[in-house]
Amino acid sequence: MSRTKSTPCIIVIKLGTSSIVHEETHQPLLSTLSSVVETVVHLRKQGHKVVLVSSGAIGVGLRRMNIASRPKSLSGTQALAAIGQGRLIALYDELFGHLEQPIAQVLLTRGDISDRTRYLNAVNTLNELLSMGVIPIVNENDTISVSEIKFGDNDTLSAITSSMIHADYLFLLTDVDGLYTANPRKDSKAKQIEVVTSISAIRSQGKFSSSFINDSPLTSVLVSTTTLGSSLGTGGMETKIIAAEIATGAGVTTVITSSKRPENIFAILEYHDSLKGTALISESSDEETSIPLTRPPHTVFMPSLVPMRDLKAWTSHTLFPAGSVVIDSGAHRVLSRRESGGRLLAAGVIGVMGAFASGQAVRIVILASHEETDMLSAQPSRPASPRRLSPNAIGMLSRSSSSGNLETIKNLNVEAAAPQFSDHDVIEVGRGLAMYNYAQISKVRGLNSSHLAQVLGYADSEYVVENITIRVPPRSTPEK
Ligand SMILES: N[C@@H](CCC(=O)OP(=O)(O)O)C(=O)O
Repeated sequence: MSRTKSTPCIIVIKLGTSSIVHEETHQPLLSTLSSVVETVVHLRKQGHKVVLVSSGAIGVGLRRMNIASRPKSLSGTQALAAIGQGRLIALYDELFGHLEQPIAQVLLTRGDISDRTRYLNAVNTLNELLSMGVIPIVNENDTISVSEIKFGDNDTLSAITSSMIHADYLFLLTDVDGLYTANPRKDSKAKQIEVVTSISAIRSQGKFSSSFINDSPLTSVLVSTTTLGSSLGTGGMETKIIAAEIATGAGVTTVITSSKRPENIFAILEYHDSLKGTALISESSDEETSIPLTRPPHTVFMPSLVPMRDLKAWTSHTLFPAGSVVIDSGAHRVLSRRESGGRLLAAGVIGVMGAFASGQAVRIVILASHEETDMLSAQPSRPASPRRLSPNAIGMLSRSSSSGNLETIKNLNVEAAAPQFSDHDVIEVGRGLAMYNYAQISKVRGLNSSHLAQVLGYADSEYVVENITIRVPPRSTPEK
């Protein structure tokens, strides 16, 4: 096992179901788990702080009850997760115990951390565990998770966890060693994508277009998202890319690599340290070594140079949006500039959708003609493409972190939307925190902020929505 030393940092490692239990027998994959445990303990010894996000509760529960496949019912799945989670954590405790490494179980739902105080409590607990030298093992609290409060998949949970603790790295360990141009199991010409510098992706029929640098010029390629996903887990390559989008947006370098060789994490850290020009110290000697090294197989997603502030990241990825605020194209342009501070004036509001209270998260949406929607979808620099949703799917959007969701306006209750927009699409372009409730914002839409106090009887803020993150910029505005 290569164990050269890299700069101490905070690392989140996510292990999916397919790396924890056998897909058919559901027996625990002990050799993989042991290697992961050994790797984590050695990382700790090198001075890194490590959080493990582990799936597997349902898989272990299936094995315990001798049930062949994941039940269809929610309560059946929740019961199996309750059975499996205890055994899973007991197994980790046993394996880590042999190396005298204390662990802690942290079970979260989106509902838990959508309250700011509880979110900060979870952050404090994780940080306290890390400073005590403990390995927190995080999973979704499946037993009480229903769709409204679910992360949905542990890729997303691991990205949110890494954003919560301001991790340096998120490692998504899985059954392939990176992102490929095609399914490497089916296509011998499939090439690994080494570096993703911007997740400006167009999802269509299982393909993902991404701008990336593979040593040289910026190129655009089609990337296969169909290489992953087991019958037990809920994730796949798409959820990994969504997770990478969340984590890199929060400043976390995100890596996809194989769970069969977790020890590659040492070489990957060392490799990226060397690119940053950090001196490396070999474990066996005190001599400084120069540039490595062969590149271990992995795909790295480079972090945003301007990471989202904690409050913005929390608003954008953790909260369940209670409704939507429809803005005009001028406001969309202004909000896409960093100088806007992510604050929306009433003058830029066309209308509201759904009922929300002040302090709740809202979607920021624009209205676009079908033609404009198509152009926006084809925009190469935008972070995610609009997706058409079923009429009632709008309430489910927070399960996915991807913005750019799309709906035909006639299917929605768009209060205050003018009739000329009746054949327009509604596109989610960002999220923010409402400063007033839906009725108040509807009343002051289009007004100058100096009128707020007069119309509402008070004006706590001159802005109607704050902490806005725009993830789909207008077509002609270059990304900043
Ligand atoms: N929380 C669930 C796993 C959900 C999940 O995302 O699984 P996976 O796609 O294998 O990472 C469990 O422990 O079984």
